[in-house]
Amino acid sequence: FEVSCNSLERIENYVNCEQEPKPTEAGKPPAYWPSSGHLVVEKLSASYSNGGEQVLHDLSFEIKSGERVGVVGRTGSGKSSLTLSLLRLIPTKGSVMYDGLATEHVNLNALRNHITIIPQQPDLLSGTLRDNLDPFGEYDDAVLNDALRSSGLYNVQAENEDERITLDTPVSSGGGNFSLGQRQIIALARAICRQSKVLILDEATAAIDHSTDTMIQASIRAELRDVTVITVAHRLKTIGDSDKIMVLDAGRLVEFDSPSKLLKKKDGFFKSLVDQSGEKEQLYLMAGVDPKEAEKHSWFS
Ligand SMILES: Nc1ncnc2c1ncn2[C@@H]1O[C@H](COP(=O)(O)OP(=O)(O)OP(=O)(O)O)[C@@H](O)[C@H]1O
Repeated sequence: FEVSCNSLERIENYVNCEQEPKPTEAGKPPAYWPSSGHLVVEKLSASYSNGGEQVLHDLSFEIKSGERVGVVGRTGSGKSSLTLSLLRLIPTKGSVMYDGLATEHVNLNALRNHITIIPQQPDLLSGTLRDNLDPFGEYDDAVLNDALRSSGLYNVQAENEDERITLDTPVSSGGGNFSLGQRQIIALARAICRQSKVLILDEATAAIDHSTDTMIQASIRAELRDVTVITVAHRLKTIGDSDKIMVLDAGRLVEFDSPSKLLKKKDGFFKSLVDQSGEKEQLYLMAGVDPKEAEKHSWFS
């Protein structure tokens, strides 16, 4: 009885859950939107409930079409909250514009169909891999197979012929028969099918091994060349060669520039994260900054 009461309590929470506004026809953007992936954010603040404590404070920045931006910052600095805000998944103030169109005027379903987010723990539906890549049956097998190949998923289990992944591979509820890294790769394949011009990737934390991480980044570089990619990174190496790095601290944007410029900034936040990381030489090289030169100019701390 007690267990059932818990269930009732949960159902009651859902029944009383505050609803998002119903998507309207008026807010439907053109099918090709956003065609360039240009993003402008002005004075963006966010909280997890209306009137709740603000977790992002007045963020303003611009990301040009096709740029690869890495978002870094300490635990709790607001990186995941930023990804949610970019899709209006939590209450926000200020404006987020993709190709000049503000998300507050866009039909929420359309917004989330056109901008792709790969969360830390992507959800999968029970069914087959095909159902997961293409739940509405919009693409033919050639496109889906190409996406699987490009995402690197075929390579994941290539060593084991018996368990070779195909479009008919069963997926259990929540994707429990795939590792977290593989689930992110499947979500990436979905993004490749959809050809979104903006991809937001919240890198899975320690649960994802380095080779899977490298594979995801390599697929993004090869397959999504003219796509704007925003990657929340827990490992600096993931985003060391991005076009720009955004550093968040306590919900505020404290740095936003190319990694090479940030690494030359005395007392910079990004520089201090890199210098403390134990991979600093490699990260300097990735950013195109010669560690020896940096040392000579006493950039190294
Ligand atoms: N579901 C939630 N409800 C209320 N507050 C939340 C929720 N999720 C996160 N927060 C708060 O928002 C702030 C920013 O958290 P967020 O998860 O965005 O940080 P993060 O930089 O992504 O951290 P991490 O590196 O640990 O993933 C923190 O103060 C956190 O406690």
